[in-house]
Amino acid sequence: MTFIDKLSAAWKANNSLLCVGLDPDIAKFPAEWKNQPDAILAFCKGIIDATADVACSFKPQIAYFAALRAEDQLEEICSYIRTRYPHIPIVLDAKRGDIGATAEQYAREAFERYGAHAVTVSPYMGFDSVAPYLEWKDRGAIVLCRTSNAGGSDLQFLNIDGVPLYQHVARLVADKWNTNGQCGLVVGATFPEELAQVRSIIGDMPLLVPGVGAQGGDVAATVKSGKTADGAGMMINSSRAILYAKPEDGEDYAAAARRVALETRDAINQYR
Ligand SMILES: O=C(O)c1cc(=O)[nH]c(=O)n1[C@@H]1O[C@H](COP(=O)(O)O)[C@@H](O)[C@H]1O
Repeated sequence: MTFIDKLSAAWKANNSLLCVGLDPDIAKFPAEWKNQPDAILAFCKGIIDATADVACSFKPQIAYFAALRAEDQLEEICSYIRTRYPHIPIVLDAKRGDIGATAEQYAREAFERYGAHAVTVSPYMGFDSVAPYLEWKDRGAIVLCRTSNAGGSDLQFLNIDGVPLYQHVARLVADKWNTNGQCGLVVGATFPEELAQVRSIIGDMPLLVPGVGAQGGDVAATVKSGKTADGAGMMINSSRAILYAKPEDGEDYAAAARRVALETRDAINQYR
């Protein structure tokens, strides 16, 4: 099954466009986890079990693991998702962007070592730097387009021939790079107008849309701007707002995460 097929099935099975971001920051873990070996693994498993029926994808951010030499725990987490929740795609957020020969190794790392179904990549070294990911025909390459951060404007809004750079990226990926239907784009929920522009350029290509929750993106505007005609087409990511949700009424961290994930999924569904 290809990444896109798996994602389409997960949108339907869980009636969800919510991508649960796995950005495990030990400093924010509940106190009892702090000195526990493999705390990252245990914490993430708790989140995964609590949200797997309300998510359309999981997005581990590799830096949170690599910084603590916890790549082995990331491997186990990916394996855990593939085994327990085989219908939920894993998007490895690595934002890779090196040249071809090096990109081949990054592709192996994402797809072989971690068994991810898709990986985030930067377009700025051009097609030959993205092509190695596309060699993995059943996997996805999600290309940065209009990122959620304010500084994304420094380059992505540069005007080239009357069109902002991010729109050139959207057109290039849709018209030239996506020959096997395995690409997606990243557009931040913090920029709904740009999200609508991108959707009008790319047809039904899937979008990874981070920026709701902790970054304050507007759910209604995001869904209305980015959805496809059938009310899908997006993985709307929230990480910190779910992972570190404040427990209420005796909840543990996983129950709190589930409550916020459900609320977010349902808020998104109101506007599909
Ligand atoms: O590619 C990404 O996932 C990404 C792109 C982008 O434009 N903005 C963005 O925030 N992200 C990632 O999405 C997650 C957002 O986390 P929260 O702000 O905690 O919801 C982080 O893992 C970011 O690295």
